[in-house]
Amino acid sequence: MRLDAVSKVYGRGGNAVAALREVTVGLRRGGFTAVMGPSGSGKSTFLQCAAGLDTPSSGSVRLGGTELSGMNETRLTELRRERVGFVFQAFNLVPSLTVEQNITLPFRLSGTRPDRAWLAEVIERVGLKERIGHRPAELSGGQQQRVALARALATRPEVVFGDEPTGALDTVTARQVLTLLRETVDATGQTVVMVTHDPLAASFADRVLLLADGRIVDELDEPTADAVAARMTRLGAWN
Ligand SMILES: Nc1ncnc2c1ncn2[C@@H]1O[C@H](COP(=O)(O)OP(=O)(O)OP(=O)(O)O)[C@@H](O)[C@H]1O
Repeated sequence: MRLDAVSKVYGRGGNAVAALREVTVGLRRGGFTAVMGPSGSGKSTFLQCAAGLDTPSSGSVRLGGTELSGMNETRLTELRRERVGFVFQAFNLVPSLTVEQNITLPFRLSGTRPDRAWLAEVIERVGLKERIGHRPAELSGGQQQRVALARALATRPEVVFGDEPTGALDTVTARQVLTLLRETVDATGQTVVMVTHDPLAASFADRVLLLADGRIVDELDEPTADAVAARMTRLGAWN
């Protein structure tokens, strides 16, 4: 996917905040990109605009051959349902539904039929086969996030977006979820874009984009946690 000169301004007049300033970047299909930067640098705004959850003030966002800017809300909803998946820090599972019902919820909402073979593969991959009848409250945080990941993958989206998907997990559990994201990219060629504060999480990506004050100010390929931490320190991210 591709963003061209994407700007986002919140508010008006004296209260206007420029959250993104002419961001141009290509996100390779089948790539795993981490987005980092100081608090308030525009990471969430970047993700929301790229995913069609929010509309840029100007500029163009393209997914495959589809231009998102100018789409009406109905078409954006369709696109979000069919072509992108989301994983959030706070899992966002429905407590009253079982694991299986949570994973198949996107199909119930859109009135479409799941590809059963793919669904079985996804459930197998996230290691939840034995937990399929359980409810979220009966699962650990890491297991809940794996349900959320399975739900995001169930529709076979082109891109999976993660907003701090490991933010609420301990190191060991976070590593399991990150490994799953890595495997998703490697095994299925799906694209993953993830916002994170954690250099170790970012080291699972192929590329790290560093945002500061609404601009991409740096980029790292094949990042190691140490290299990412050094760049973040240089940005003053942790002052
Ligand atoms: N709905 C909004 N209305 C007004 N300003 C907003 C809104 N959302 C974000 N902003 C502002 O836009 C800028 C970028 O915010 P954003 O949430 O994208 O940053 P971030 O890098 O994700 O931050 P954090 O790491 O703290 O979550 C900030 O200055 C923020 O205060």
